[in-house]
Amino acid sequence: MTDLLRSWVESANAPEADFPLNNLPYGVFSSGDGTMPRCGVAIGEKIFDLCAAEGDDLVTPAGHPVFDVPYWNDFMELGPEAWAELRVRLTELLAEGAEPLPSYLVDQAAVQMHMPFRVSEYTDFYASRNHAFNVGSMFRGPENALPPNWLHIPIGYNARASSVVVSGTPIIRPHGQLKGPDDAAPRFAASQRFDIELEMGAIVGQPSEGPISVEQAFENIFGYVLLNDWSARDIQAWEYQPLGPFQSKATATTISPWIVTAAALEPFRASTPERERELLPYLAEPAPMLYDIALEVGLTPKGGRETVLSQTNLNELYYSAAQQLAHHTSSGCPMRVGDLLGSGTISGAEPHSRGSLLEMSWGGKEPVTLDTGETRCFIEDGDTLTLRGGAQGKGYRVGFGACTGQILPAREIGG
Ligand SMILES: O=C(O)/C=C/C(=O)CC(=O)CC(=O)O
Ligand SMILES: [Ca+2]
Ligand SMILES: [Mg+2]
Repeated sequence: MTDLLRSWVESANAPEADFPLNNLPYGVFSSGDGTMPRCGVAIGEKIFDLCAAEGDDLVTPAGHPVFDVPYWNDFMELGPEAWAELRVRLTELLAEGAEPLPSYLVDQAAVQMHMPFRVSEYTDFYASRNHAFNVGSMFRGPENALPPNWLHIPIGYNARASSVVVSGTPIIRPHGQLKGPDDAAPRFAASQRFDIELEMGAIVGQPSEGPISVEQAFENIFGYVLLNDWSARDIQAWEYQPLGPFQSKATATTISPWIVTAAALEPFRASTPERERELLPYLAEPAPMLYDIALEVGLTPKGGRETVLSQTNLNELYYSAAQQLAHHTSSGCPMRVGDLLGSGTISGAEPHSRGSLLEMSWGGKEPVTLDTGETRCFIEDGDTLTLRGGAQGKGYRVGFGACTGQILPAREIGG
């Protein structure tokens, strides 16, 4: 494992910093001085303004500008060679010993972050065995918990690209059709069982036509973001058979603002667990393609302080994003630059490592106690939910920043 790479940006050298020189995650920001949202790279507590740097020919990944736009799609289009070259160039420019370039730095605390890429499509998977078993037990009983296909197929559903929002966007509690098991008829009302899902989002950086191998899929993934797939459990339980989740997961999905590249995560590669059933050859992994990334969920009641509800690790997943992407293309489904793949909720085996409140409170039967003494089964209005994650290196960490959202009361529905 590599050591901390030191930078002339002092805040990047702190051992607890999310964004040391080893990381170099990509985002889109605006600085509120009338300038347009543009591309930047996080370094310590600063952002290196890539649009300005490109304007002065300090970085020139293409023959035309690609950083003066509010998304990373144009840069992703350039392909893996350009991705690697930019990383080398930025490492050189920002390293300790290089000539400091303070005029290109902006304080992260002073900017607004935007969606880092245009989401062309969004698919959500179901790759954590503990989560699938827990949810299946509650929805269908423990004997039918894990669907018969689960150990053979990375199951997913086509979700809504239009619903993906950046961290910090307020989330309005949804309305929907609700029908409890003992209700005679459904009613239309605000969800009473609104929930989070702790997930990792993988961003496809190269297009494909027709089936691709797991190895090729791994190469096509540009980077990763934390992803919270907000889920209305009462809507979900009534609507999901036989076609799967629909309105229960269409309100919003929040992603963290910084794309942590696959290159930055390279030292932290980890294997998927032992297979209980041998996978068909098209899904076999030629090398470790998961990552060792610690993850946590915090809940802050309005005006209160945060309680960490859960801690787990990405390496809990049964299928990697590369396996999911290869499977996604198996029918011939074309993939585009900016395709977003949600990993599925990540839950460990222990109660304190579960990735949703549905599991933490076991369907609302076992309330979770916050540090303030209040309890929660599901999210209440005014609560802020925050996901965090990072890979631990020797004296540094490759962090994701925060993925956060506050829940606002449901809209008034007239009539
Ligand atoms: O019907 C079920 O067993 C549950 C389905 C989901 O909750 C879909 C989903 O979003 C999966 C995930 O995030 O792991
Ligand atoms: Ca999900
Ligand atoms: Mg969603």
